[in-house]
Amino acid sequence: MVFNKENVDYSLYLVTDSSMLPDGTTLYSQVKAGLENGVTLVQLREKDIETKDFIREAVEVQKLCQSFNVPLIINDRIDVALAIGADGVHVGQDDMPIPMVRKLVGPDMIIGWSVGFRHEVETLAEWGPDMVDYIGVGTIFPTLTKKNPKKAPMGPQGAIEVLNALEDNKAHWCRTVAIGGLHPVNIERVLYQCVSSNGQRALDGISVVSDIMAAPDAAAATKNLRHLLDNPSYKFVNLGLKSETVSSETYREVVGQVTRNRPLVQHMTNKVHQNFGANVTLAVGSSPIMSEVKEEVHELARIPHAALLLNTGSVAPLDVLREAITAYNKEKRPIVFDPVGYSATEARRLLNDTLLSHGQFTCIKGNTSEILSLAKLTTEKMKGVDAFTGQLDKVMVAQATRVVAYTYKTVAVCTGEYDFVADGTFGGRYYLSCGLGISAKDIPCVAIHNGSIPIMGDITASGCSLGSTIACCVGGVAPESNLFDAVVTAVVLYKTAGKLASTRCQGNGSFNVQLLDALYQLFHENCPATWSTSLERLS
Ligand SMILES: Nc1ncnc2c1ncn2[C@@H]1O[C@H](COP(=O)(O)OP(=O)(O)OP(=O)(O)O)[C@@H](O)[C@H]1O
Ligand SMILES: Cc1ncsc1CCO
Ligand SMILES: [Mg+2]
Repeated sequence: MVFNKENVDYSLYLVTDSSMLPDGTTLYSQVKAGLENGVTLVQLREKDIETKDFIREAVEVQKLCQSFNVPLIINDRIDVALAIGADGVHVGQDDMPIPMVRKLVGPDMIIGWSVGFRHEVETLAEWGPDMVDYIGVGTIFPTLTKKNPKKAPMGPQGAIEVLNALEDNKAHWCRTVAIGGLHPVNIERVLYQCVSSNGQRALDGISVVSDIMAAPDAAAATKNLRHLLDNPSYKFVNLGLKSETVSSETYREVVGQVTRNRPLVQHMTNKVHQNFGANVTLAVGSSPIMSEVKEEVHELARIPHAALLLNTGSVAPLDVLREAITAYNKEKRPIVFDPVGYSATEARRLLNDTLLSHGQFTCIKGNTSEILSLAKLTTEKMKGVDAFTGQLDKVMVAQATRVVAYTYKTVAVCTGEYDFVADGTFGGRYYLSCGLGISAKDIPCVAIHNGSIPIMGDITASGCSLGSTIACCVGGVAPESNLFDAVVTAVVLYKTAGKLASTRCQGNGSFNVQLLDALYQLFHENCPATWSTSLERLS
């Protein structure tokens, strides 16, 4: 055995599949191209093959791996691994129990295990450091290589749960590779999002099958994957430089850019909100388009300064919503996500979770019920789309906002008498293995307040329209601007407009009209009448 198990590089783990080789290539030639261009670990996986042929192939691949100083792992066949003296074995949940595998292969061989759930991590932790060396965390996304998947795809949030379980159970020895449906379009996002909540652990690597095995040019494909791992900065949208203080200068700058650039804000939103949202968008100097048409999302996303408001209050078909997320992520244009009624019903939770795992969001905005349940700080069901009505602890709501920002690596907004805005974007940086170092409770968060304005909660879709306003601001600012500043500006101006409107209205009918007028005034005159809205930086 040439390898010290502690020093294995898990960053780019190639799992073979000889059923998908393009014409003119062989398993050997594809693995070789991978090794020449940055694959750090190889797993031989052959499902329908005679033992004699498997051994012959394994010996050939083993020689190849040895010449690159890369460990070879054998899938499932412990006998084959022992027979050829492979560097490790990988087993699934339905294969031989791990303690028996360890007994057979001895202390030095690498053992990998497929893991998808917290309880499996707990078992592994109980066994201690001498059993499992690494886990394949998955399946992350749907994949064609698993014909009959037993588990639903877990998404990045499921992988975060597994990382959290490793931290909670102090399984520090155990390395992790994400597996399942990982491709260049989503790898950066997965690496960026998948950090344990304490900030101490990120994925150690990713595992790919088809991107190399089925590639007509496996060398170029591997180089491309290697590039994503070696340049860990996810430019999902322009993140800009963080300004040290958000001030009325910042607000004026953002408003000036929005009204000059007049962003097109595509709304996929509920029927209740559509008309008011379009008027709010116009009031803040932007152009609304209400469209739920799959065929045009890509074209719209390519328009300079386009932004998407995705509000799940009443919904377009799932495939339309997913295509929209794909389009705006591809064009690196911002998406504001409003998970309306997130915990009202199981169906809503599932729909929102499905969408949240499908892409990267610039901002996630919700009311107190939505944010507390997204942060898993309450299990109480929402009453429809209403905000939480009980007594709320400011510290807890701020923490929930931070957890949501951190988990989804986004700017999170929680509305109410106090609006909280937390920045979990980390400038798009990500790290393999070691995490970000800081946890959710340490990320920047501000509280925005202008006294109690209960009438703001007494008109329908006022939260949804804050979503429109945020989308206008993140869409309208120049590429070098900071998104957190743009979101904070939207929230501050919206609160200011609410305050002005509340002093000018006679009831919730005229409040609607006054809110539009006040927004119009603030954005068009860009000389805010009253900056009584306060912004407090939380420690
Ligand atoms: N008591 C309050 N005092 C001050 N501002 C409030 C108050 N309640 C709500 N707001 C403001 O009203 C807007 C909507 O917040 P709310 O939490 O009611 O959203 P929501 O429940 O998502 O609304 P909807 O679902 O009707 O669109 C936010 O801008 C928020 O700051
Ligand atoms: C009332 C209502 N129902 C679904 S969405 C919506 C708008 C406020 O969220
Ligand atoms: Mg809402």
